[in-house]
Parts: sequence; C-alpha cells; structure tokens
Amino acid sequence: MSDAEISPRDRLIVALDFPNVAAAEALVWQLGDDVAFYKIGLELTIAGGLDFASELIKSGKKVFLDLKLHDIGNTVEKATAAAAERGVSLLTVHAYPQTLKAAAKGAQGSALKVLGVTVLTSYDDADLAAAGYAAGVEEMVRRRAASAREAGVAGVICAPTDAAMVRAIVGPAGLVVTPGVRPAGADVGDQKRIATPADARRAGADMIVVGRPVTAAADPLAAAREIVAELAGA
Ligand SMILES: O=c1ccn([C@@H]2O[C@H](COP(=O)(O)O)[C@@H](O)[C@H]2O)c(=O)[nH]1
Repeated sequence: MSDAEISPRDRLIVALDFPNVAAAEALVWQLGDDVAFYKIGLELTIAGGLDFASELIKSGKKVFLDLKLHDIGNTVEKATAAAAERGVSLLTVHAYPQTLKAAAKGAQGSALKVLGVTVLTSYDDADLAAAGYAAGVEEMVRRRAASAREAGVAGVICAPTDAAMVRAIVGPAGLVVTPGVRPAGADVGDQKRIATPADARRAGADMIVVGRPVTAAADPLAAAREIVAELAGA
C-alpha cells in the first residue's frame, strides 16, 4: 500500500496504557470501528498484554508492541522473532546500531516492521546532558535515524517536532511514527517535544501515537474522531 492510500483512521495509533486488560478491552470496545491500530506498551504487557495483543489481532485490529528492546544482539534477535511470530505489526527497539541490526535480523522474512526509538519525546537537551550525553536532542535524533536507516529497519519513532528532519534522513520509504502528539489545548503531561496531530502529519509523520488525550478524555470516542478528522484535514 502506498502512503497516499493509508486512510486518516489508519494513521492514528491509540496507546493502551492501562494497568489491566479489562480496562484496555473496555476502551477498544468503546472505540469500535473508529480505531484500527493499538499500541501495547510496558504497563499493559506486564499485566497480560501479550495474550490481549493476540486477541486484538484475531479480531482484525493491528498491534504495535512498544517494548523498546535494548539488550545483547542474540536476545533482541530472538525477542523480535517471537514478536513477529505473534503477528504484531510494529515493534520498537532502541536505536543503537547493535540492537537495530539484531532486530532487523529477527524480523527478516516476516511482516513485522521494526522501529528504532531515536530520543524519547519526554527528553530535552537538559535531560540528555543529565544522562551523560554530550550531544543535544537534534544531533542524537539525526545520528539514531541514520543508524536505523543503515541497519535496514522499517523506520523510527521520533517527536513530531523532529519529523521533518527525520524524513530527510530515512527517505520517503522510511516509516516515521510520532508519539508526543497533543490536540490544541490538551494536557501536555510529561511530554516535552510535542505538536498537534495536523502539525505532526504536515511535518512528515506517517502515523501518530496518542494515549492520554484519548484514554483520559471524558468521551474517548469523540476525542479519537476529532483527531482522525484533524488528520484528514492536514
Ligand atoms: O519517545 C516516545 C516513545 C514512546 N512513547 C509512548 O507513546 C505513548 C504516548 O502516550 P501519551 O499519553 O499520548 O503521552 C506512551 O505509551 C509512551 O510510552 C512516547 O510517549 N514517547
């Protein structure tokens, strides 16, 4: 499928950051056919999310497993192969060359797309300095996007504010997925590098990840519909 053929609905990935499967199931039921792509992260994975991922896939939804793997090559390769076997569509690993290459190998021959996490959207230059990095966000994002391209993974996770720069590095075929998305006026929470759904899309994001602006909304279905409408107009 070419990029132009992806519908606005399929560009929205809702993050199921819940402490249990029952709460995640209730939201998926509430959103119905308006949302087709879900992200399962660390919290839900620890609470039985892997079996729930398989159920979602069986019911026709797409699943992004956001595990941000980072370990020795053999472990990352085998874990990636196991994710591919489960039928998930997207999997994250941290964008270190060794990790990216191992994940690319683990996904070989499958439909799984591996995404390298560049710099977390909750980080700014001061956070990187506090973690011991000499380079700032822009430089680190550039380096990691280039590592992802060189390792041959499908694409990257970056902030919407980095998307245009990243697009120039990964090229038109690279998948650019951006969390840190906030509709105008939404609570920013712990995110630091943010943009609206429309601005993320205009900057070159193929897909956006949205959690709390949908999951914590008084009316999650209306919130999801507004985001899809905004994407459609971008
Ligand atoms: O750099 C990153 C990588 C992953 N995430 C994940 O995306 C969602 C965002 O949730 P919100 O509630 O919309 O802030 C969450 O699951 C993160 O683990 C990210 O935010 N930034």
